[in-house]
Amino acid sequence: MTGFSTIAAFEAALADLPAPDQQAQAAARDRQAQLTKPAGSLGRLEEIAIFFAGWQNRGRPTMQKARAVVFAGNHGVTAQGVSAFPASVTAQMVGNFERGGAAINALTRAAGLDLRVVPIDLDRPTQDFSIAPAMSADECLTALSIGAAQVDAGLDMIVLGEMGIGNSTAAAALCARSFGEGAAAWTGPGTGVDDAGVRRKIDVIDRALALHRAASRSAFETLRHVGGREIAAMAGAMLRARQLRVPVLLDGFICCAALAPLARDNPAITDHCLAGHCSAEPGHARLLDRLGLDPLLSLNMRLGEGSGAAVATNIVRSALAAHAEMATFAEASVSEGQ
Ligand SMILES: O=C(O)c1ccc[n+]([C@@H]2O[C@H](COP(=O)([O-])O)[C@@H](O)[C@H]2O)c1
Ligand SMILES: Cc1cc2nc[nH]c2cc1C
Repeated sequence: MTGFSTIAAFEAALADLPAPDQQAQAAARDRQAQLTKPAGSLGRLEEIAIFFAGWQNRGRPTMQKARAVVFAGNHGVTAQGVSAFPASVTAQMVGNFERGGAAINALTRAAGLDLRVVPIDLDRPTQDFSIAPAMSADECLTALSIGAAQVDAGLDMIVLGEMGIGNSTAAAALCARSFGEGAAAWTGPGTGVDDAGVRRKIDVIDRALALHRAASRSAFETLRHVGGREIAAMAGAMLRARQLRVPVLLDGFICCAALAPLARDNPAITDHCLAGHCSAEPGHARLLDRLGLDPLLSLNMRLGEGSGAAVATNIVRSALAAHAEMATFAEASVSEGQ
């Protein structure tokens, strides 16, 4: 059973998260100390190699089977005028992904990632969450399970991305519901709405938070009330990846917002996740801080699709290449320091 067929199964999985292999981490740390460089001189690259060793259960982690999955969903909240683009762009961009013409196609090719595109019920948008819960419990469980099914045991890493016009409003609502601070702290221009558009988004989210005030703040109920199908699918993939000990490379604001409700219930959920980048969407830096994640890159990107994580994959590849291929002091007959 790969999916989450009941709320209880989802909650049990979130409550029981496996830890990284400490022996493999120790072996990788030991190897780093023997490689021909001053201790610590590869900085964050050293930590990345040790992180992957722990989750892959091997002292020399690999990056041969790496997958990117882009989930797409449509949002009823677009009826409130929250995006600079029409909702029809979600399906049009899925067509572009399938033909290979989007940024994520180029960036996954450049990063050596297999790309999968998973549109979820695009002709059935979620409910407008400012007037009703976005999804029924069954719809939310289905989306979680669609995400979980994209993760296979033995993957070296998975990159998660999304496409969904209107989903920066859902992401901000997920963050506000999970971490508080009010809608304004999490709301930004998304695809590029102006200041009046941002104020409209904040108002929509405030109304939604008030409407759903009495609902449980559990990860499941927050995803169901103010999330979306592609967002729940990313959350399901993150949790399934953890069960299978597959490391996750996170993308931008919306991708990380899928993690927010899970982290509220169990903060350890972030342990197998690396933040690929910090997006230009203003809430992302705040969210990464709340999640305790330090982004690998900050390139002023705000595209989504998994694009920032795809670029960061090249950093991960560099870290693992140095770790696996460098000579030790003994092998190279280089004198060690004190
Ligand atoms: O990844 C990000 O940080 C990011 C920031 C802003 C916008 N996006 C993308 O833009 C879409 C959401 O923006 P919007 O304005 O329609 O809510 C969705 O398809 C996301 O992939 C993504
Ligand atoms: C063109 C376009 C491409 C995207 N990719 C992710 N979100 C997007 C939003 C738009 C509008």
